[in-house]
Amino acid sequence: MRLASRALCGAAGAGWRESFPLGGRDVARWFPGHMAKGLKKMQSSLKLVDCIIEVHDARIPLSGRNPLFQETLGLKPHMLVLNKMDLADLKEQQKIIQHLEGEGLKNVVFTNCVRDENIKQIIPMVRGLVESSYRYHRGESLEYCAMVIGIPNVGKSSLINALRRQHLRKGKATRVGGEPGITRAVMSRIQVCERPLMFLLDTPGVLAPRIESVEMGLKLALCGTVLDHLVGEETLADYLLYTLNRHQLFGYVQHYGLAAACDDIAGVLKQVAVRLGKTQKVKVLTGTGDVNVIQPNYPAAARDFLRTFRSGLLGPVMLDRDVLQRPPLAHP
Ligand SMILES: Nc1nc2c(ncn2[C@@H]2O[C@H](COP(=O)(O)OP(=O)(O)OP(=O)(O)O)[C@@H](O)[C@H]2O)c(=O)[nH]1
Repeated sequence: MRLASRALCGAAGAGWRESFPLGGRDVARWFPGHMAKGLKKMQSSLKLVDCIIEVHDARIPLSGRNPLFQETLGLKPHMLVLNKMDLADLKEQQKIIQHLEGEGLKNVVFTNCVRDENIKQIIPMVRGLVESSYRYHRGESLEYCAMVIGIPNVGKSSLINALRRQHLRKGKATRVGGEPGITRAVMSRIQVCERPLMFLLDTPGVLAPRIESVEMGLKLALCGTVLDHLVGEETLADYLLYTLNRHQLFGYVQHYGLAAACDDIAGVLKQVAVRLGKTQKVKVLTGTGDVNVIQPNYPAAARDFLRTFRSGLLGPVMLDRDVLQRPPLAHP
């Protein structure tokens, strides 16, 4: 995708786009529907667990969760872990909690699984939920088992590893990766605590079969829940730029040493490519013969822009700011 150049460069604050052009994008193509198998396996393991720990990305606390989780696994006590809190702008944390309460979600914890923040809140909460669950009959069993579910790449495996670090002083039991789809099958039980004796089941990330809007698809993609090339790195970079400018997050200007904030992705990627030395020689056929022209490598610049954002270097962001501005739903 090459975007038409617009004359907005340098006009910081003077004309950020009011909306992102969504027309003509087929969101269904970005999210391959091969995840039903994972959900079936999870359903069949449900009888082994006392509680569901749903992990989601704190940058999109109100959107992008898979509604099928509630339908198929909703019988067990449930807690929501909003992970990657280090990457999320949580100035309106209370409002987020109110919105979630409006949806009937009362047990919410914000975590950072890289720095083990708030990890110690999880096990007591699981224990409390299980013990107060009227459906639960513990009998002679003294152990707890919870299933960790969520859409891809939100940090399910990282949470299990963080719990083991905190409670068992043990290292990795489950593989972690920067790309979605690292955990392929429902795995065996992994011990995370001795007292109380608690096991967790890691599961593969499962996205909703239908993503309700293109904008939600773009937010999910920005959080890395789908492989970037399926959406297009430059489209994603443009949505990122649109978001950063609308939220007045101009860290990218300083990070890349740009002349000014700018709402034109082609202009930004060109400067980023030149800064990073990501340029390529292209042969152009002219009337007098071949001429070598130096061109910015737009896809490489887009990849760097996305990577930098995801590592937190451009500052924390709240991608659900628009949803937060609406009044919370009243839960029946
Ligand atoms: N900044 C930040 N990164 C995190 C955090 N938790 C996990 N990550 C990173 O997010 C990426 C995905 O983590 P995983 O634990 O593999 O996620 P998953 O949900 O198990 O992924 P799938 O197996 O694809 O479903 C990795 O690069 C982790 O290092 C966090 O709290 N903060």
